Amino acid sequence: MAESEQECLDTVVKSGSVLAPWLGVNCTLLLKQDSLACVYPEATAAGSPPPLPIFAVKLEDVVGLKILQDSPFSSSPSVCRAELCTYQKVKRFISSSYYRKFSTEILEFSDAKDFETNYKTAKEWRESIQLQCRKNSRNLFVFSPEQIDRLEPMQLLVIINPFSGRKNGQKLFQNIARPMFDLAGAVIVQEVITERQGHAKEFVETFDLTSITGIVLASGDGIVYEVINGLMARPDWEIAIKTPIGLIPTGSGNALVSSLLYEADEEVHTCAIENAVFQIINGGIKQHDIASVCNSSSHSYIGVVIHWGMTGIVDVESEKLRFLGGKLRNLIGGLVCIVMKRSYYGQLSYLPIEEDETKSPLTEAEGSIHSTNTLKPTTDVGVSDPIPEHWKTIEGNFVIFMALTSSHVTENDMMCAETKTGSGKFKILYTFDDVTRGQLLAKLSESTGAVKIENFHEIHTRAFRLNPISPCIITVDGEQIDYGPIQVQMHPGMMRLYSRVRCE
Ligand SMILES: Nc1ncnc2c1ncn2[C@@H]1O[C@H](COP(=O)(O)OP(=O)(O)OP(=O)(O)O)[C@@H](O)[C@H]1O
Repeated sequence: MAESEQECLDTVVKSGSVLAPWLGVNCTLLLKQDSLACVYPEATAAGSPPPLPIFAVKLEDVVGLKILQDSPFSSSPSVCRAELCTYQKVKRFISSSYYRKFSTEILEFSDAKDFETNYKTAKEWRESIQLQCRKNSRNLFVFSPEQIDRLEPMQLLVIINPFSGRKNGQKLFQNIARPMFDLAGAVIVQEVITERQGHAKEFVETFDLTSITGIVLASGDGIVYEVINGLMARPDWEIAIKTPIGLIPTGSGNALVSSLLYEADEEVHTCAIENAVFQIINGGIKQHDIASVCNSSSHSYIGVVIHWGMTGIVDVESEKLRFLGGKLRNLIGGLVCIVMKRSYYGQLSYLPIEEDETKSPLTEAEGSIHSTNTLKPTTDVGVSDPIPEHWKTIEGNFVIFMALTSSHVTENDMMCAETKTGSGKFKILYTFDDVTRGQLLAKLSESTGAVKIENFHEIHTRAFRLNPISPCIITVDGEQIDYGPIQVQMHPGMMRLYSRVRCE
């Protein structure tokens, strides 16, 4: 880091006196641009060497300052006690990996003789810390080109699917997520509990989006699909679809949020809910793609994955095993399908990516919020149009077909480690019937998403037609659609997601 940059980060934004009760000494609380430290007061005197902190935390790891109004354990009734809550990375003992751990530092504000003034000082500190965290998230984590003003506290619409996953989404949100949002100063403007399929879509179609800065979904991928389609169904879809969306994994698959956590180098399997909330309250905003899916009777938008063949069946049939939870449900469904190993005849025609890069109009920044294009995006080629000459076609007996927009298909299945959200293209992963059960099993049990397994083929594309000739289930973002040919096209960077992916 350049010296001037370091100096800038070292700039003190605010300082004040606090009592560190465990030491029983008055010390100085120093809020710097990227950290918060508590130091002995003599260490901050002019000419003294750099202060050795009693504690120091990076602001990127801070959740917030919790003020304990009753101060039951503080040394005097006038003292206002507060807890600085952090969620810091800790290295695992044996492996080289990290996990996050909550911890607190107790501080007492005691300069004034009355509790009210000390309470006011603590509140001012809480706001200064929150503001500096929000400023920092712009610099540390990705932001879309047209970023919203993150200096305002978050105003969130929260949609909870009580039916998702093990049907405990409401409890998980209230017990884990809500206290973190409160600590970070995020305001929950409205909380909606979905009552039926389609409710989330209908709700966001008419909700006043000007009253919020983002939408949080405590659900699986099905509600992500509903919300994307609800936003795109609005007359103001062009602005509506730019509303940042935060994802909390309370579903069974949780593919999109697992991909986001993985990209941000956060744990996917342990404390996924805490990590996902932390992405929202102390992260940035990144672009993600949506894609049009057209068949003979409908047009919808997706943001996660399309399945046909074996994985489509697992998606739908394992619904009956919902009581087992996501991991077991998908594992049993997958194993049954591997034993049966059915194949389905069909054709896949796609726009080769090298053609696309030179000719395609899709490279236009369709994601721009200031775009003057008021026509809703759809596929350039209709589902019953002839296949364009420069497209390629393959056909055969498919066992697996999946079109991915991100690395994971469920939280336990990372299909392609290098497939990133917002890449502007699909990764199509498929196998024909020459794939062996051993190879299918190897893919199912491979958790890094990086091992290349024979007979698994990959295509990168932004537009394709799937013509499934033998009948088999097709799912889009986990929802089954009418069987028949589908025409699919990517719309790069149209939606936005809260994320802690670091700035390059
Ligand atoms: N109150 C409700 N009762 C029944 N179904 C509901 C209710 N609210 C929403 N749904 C439907 O539940 C379905 C599944 O939702 P969701 O995707 O959130 O969970 P999941 O299937 O457990 O997770 P994933 O899609 O990640 O596997 C969606 O089709 C949604 O429309």
